[in-house]
Amino acid sequence: MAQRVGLSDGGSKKTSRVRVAVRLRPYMGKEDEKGEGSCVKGLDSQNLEIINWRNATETVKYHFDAFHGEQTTQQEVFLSSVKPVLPHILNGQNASVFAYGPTGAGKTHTMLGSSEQAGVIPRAVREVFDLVRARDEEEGWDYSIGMSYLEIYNEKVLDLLSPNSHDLPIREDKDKNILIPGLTHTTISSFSDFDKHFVPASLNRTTASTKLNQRSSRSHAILLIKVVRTRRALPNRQQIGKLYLVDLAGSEDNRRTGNQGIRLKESGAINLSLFTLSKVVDSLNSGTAIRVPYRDSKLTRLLQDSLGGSAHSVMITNIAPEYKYYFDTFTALNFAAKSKLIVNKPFTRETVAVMPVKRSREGHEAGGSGTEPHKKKQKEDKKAEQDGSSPSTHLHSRSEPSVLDRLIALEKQMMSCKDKDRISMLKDMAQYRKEIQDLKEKQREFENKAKLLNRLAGEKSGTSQTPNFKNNIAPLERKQSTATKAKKQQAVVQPLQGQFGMTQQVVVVKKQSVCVKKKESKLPDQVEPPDGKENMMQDSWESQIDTSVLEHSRQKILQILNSGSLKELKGLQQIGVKKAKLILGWREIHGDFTKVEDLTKVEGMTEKRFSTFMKANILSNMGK
Ligand SMILES: Nc1ncnc2c1ncn2[C@@H]1O[C@H](COP(=O)(O)OP(=O)(O)OP(=O)(O)O)[C@@H](O)[C@H]1O
Repeated sequence: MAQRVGLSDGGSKKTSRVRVAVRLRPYMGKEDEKGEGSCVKGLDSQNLEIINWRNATETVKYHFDAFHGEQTTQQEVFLSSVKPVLPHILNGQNASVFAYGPTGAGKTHTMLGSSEQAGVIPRAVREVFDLVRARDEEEGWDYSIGMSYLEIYNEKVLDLLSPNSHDLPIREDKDKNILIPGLTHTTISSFSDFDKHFVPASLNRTTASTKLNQRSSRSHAILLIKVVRTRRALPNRQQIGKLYLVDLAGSEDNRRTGNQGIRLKESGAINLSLFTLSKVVDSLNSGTAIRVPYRDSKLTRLLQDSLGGSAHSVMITNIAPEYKYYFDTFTALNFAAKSKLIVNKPFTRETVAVMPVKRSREGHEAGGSGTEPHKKKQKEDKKAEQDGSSPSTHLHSRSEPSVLDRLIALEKQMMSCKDKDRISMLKDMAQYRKEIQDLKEKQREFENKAKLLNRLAGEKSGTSQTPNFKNNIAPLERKQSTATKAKKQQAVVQPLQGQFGMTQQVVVVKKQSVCVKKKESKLPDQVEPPDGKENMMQDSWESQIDTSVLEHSRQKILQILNSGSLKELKGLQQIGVKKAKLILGWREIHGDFTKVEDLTKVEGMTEKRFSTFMKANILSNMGK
């Protein structure tokens, strides 16, 4: 029976982490319609810088294991980033090389290349054959090399060597080896033998044209090269080393790809799995996660034994220099910077064959689908899905922010966190969550008080729906105006989109409902604006609202400014996607806003805009 053993030979107890290389694609004029030039610059063989999106006079610098600039050749990328991990697979260990990055940034070029510029895949396979040939005959081991090739398309595992196959299951044996029952596994005897199978299979990969890339990969392509070495002397000890060569589909922003229909659906699946990959990396990096969410996507499930586990992993992050890729590049770099922290613990997989080993030229991945343990596993998977413990049920929840939003949120965390600060960051987060919880409690208290006051006021005046304004007079009634000028200023204030967790029915409040009309205001506590300026108007309308309600609203806005995701920020009145991103950027650099007025420090947020923003949001909040 197969058994998992610790490092016995061919390895040491030291841990190995994911090596992260970044490769910058050459600048392409046709990708830069506005002629803006490049926004990324290599500094040396490990460092690069990118223009800061918030302030173009600043740059953000990144340090990686390797940086491959625009002039780097395919051979140089292979020698520096890939070749060093390959010997491990001859010793029964796993290795993986995967290309990550935005659509059109050069992943396929890096992994596959062209006939003139062969990429990592052909070079690595050739090298594996060379390594096996170079092994000393006297060593006493026989080697056999086999290949499988699959793609994950729309969360389906499809066999590229047998294109008519259907979605294949992913299983894990008791030794934590990932298996795909039914996947074609072909023994290959030479590089040309490999080529014979690989080239036609590559044509089966799903690609399509998007706005960003004429021939965009719509799936994650995973080539598995398996090296089995068998001891000649009885009892025929056997070690299996696996090499995964992965060309990931591009991370993409559908607003730019112009994806619709089927492309949009594909894109959803791509982004979901890349997002899960990011979560897995995040979880591994934190070092405290009880459960790494490998099962949340097929991609991470498959890469399970090459990420954070036993494998020697290399991630090549491909980026493009043109401005139109800026945010994708920024996100990819932050993801890559995070991945550098993963620590893998290599071990040698070894099996002892009870019977002399038979080797076939063509076969299937071990672990057929009908065996008892697999049935049991299937049941467990099903149960997890039913009782909601399956992560996939969470991922499809409609209340989840979009993938892009969450990536940006993750970025933000990583940007503000150095390795050594990770634990304290986690503590801060726990504390932070508690504070949010306390605020929510307070909010509920306020709501109850407000309801009570309104009910009392209603009992006195005969109405019951009056909001909690000073003097208990509904502004809707006292501020109604027919003046032309006032009408011009009228704006529909949309209620916040669930930002404050209110459960009451949402109502639309018209600005004029509570807007103070200069001349008509007769209330004693109302400050009349001397010249009608916006900021003076602000004082005036604010003065009509109960200070506790006002303060409560301001706190809520502050809370969203400090902890809201992109989507939540966009839910604020007067905040579009651009402004929301600027707020996120400000937070990344300066930390929390100490008071709502700090918002004026964000680019483009003038005093006047801030005033309008506050009014709209406070009124909207009250309208709920
Ligand atoms: N280092 C490079 N040198 C020269 N050309 C490159 C380089 N990297 C990428 N290219 C070219 O850029 C274009 C896009 O590259 P590629 O198709 O590899 O991107 P991709 O990241 O795989 O995109 P997708 O995710 O959409 O599949 C191709 O025409 C490719 O030949």
